Amino acid sequence: MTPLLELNSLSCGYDNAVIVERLNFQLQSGEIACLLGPSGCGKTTVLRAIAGFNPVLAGTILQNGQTISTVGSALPPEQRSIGVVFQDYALFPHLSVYDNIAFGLQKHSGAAKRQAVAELLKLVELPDISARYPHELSGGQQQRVALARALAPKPNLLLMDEPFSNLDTDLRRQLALEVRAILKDQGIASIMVTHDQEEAFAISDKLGILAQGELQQWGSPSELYYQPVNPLVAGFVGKGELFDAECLNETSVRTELGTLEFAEPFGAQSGKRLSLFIRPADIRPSHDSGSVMATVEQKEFLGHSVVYHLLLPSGRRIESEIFEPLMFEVGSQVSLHVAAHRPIAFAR
Ligand SMILES: Nc1ncnc2c1ncn2[C@@H]1O[C@H](COP(=O)(O)OP(=O)(O)OP(=O)(O)O)[C@@H](O)[C@H]1O
Repeated sequence: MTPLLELNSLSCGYDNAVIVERLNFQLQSGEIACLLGPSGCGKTTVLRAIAGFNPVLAGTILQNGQTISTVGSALPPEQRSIGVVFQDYALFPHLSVYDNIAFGLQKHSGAAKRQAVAELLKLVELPDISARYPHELSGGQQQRVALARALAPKPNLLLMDEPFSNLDTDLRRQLALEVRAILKDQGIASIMVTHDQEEAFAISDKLGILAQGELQQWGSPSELYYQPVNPLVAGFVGKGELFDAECLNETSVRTELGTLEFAEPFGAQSGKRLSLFIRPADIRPSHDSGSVMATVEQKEFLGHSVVYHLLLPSGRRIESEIFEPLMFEVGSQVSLHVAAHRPIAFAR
């Protein structure tokens, strides 16, 4: 199937300053993707290149198999069937909600335009506010209007740059799920830029980790979580720490956490040195005998979980997060069990 969007060895940036290089990914029709990465890594720059606002410095962008950007030639943004929602909503302050949304419906006649705006307002669950102005709306309402305006011309692809970053945590989670439902309902593909890993996991079919000027990995959220290609990706999609490990056989290793046995083999020979990435949720304190003893230095009760700050015999401090009301006192000795079924191991 021809992808809706295809980036081939794309380099993009500003005035010949290359910000992102050798970018390759494909997006199928109706798929929702997120670009996640540290501040300044070039996420917005990539969106702007896809939208046609920035030139490409090498490589190509194809939409439905047609080249829309290559070095020295680019289809104008308005001919791309790509909608854009920016972080600051960018609503026109002097236009009502109705006129903001109708702005994207220049080709519609009066009655068709009124009907389309009404349908869009219903879609974003704001049926009664068409006469209001942007300053009379909450942040969440403004964001819904911005979404309705971007959806009005029925784009094939919607680009969203940190669309929920001005909203509080509960609202952004709720709106992210609503937006996902709307995009799926309308069959519109999307690429969203975010800093927020949980939001990216909640909304996306595909996730790309952009860092150090390159796309580190592109795949489903679970692929990135369970099979990260490098420690950078592993650290971006969830908390965790690297531990030096020496393979004792196919399934066991020696580490600062003691000798660990895993259910699945590492594919590495005895004596081989690896880095293991272990998440706090995979380290479980108990009173039974475990792989190593540790001292509880602090505990944080977070409601749904408890995070223990533990001191290992090696002097290293680590965290363990458990989701049951198991209580260990600060200052007590606990033994640790590492429970990762499938180890995340990197060659050293
Ligand atoms: N108009 C511009 N001209 C030159 N350099 C720019 C311009 N806009 C951004 N940059 C630079 O490009 C790099 C990437 O910026 P970009 O906004 O794409 O990052 P980002 O990953 O979206 O960051 P954030 O998460 O903080 O929004 C930064 O070093 C930035 O300073």
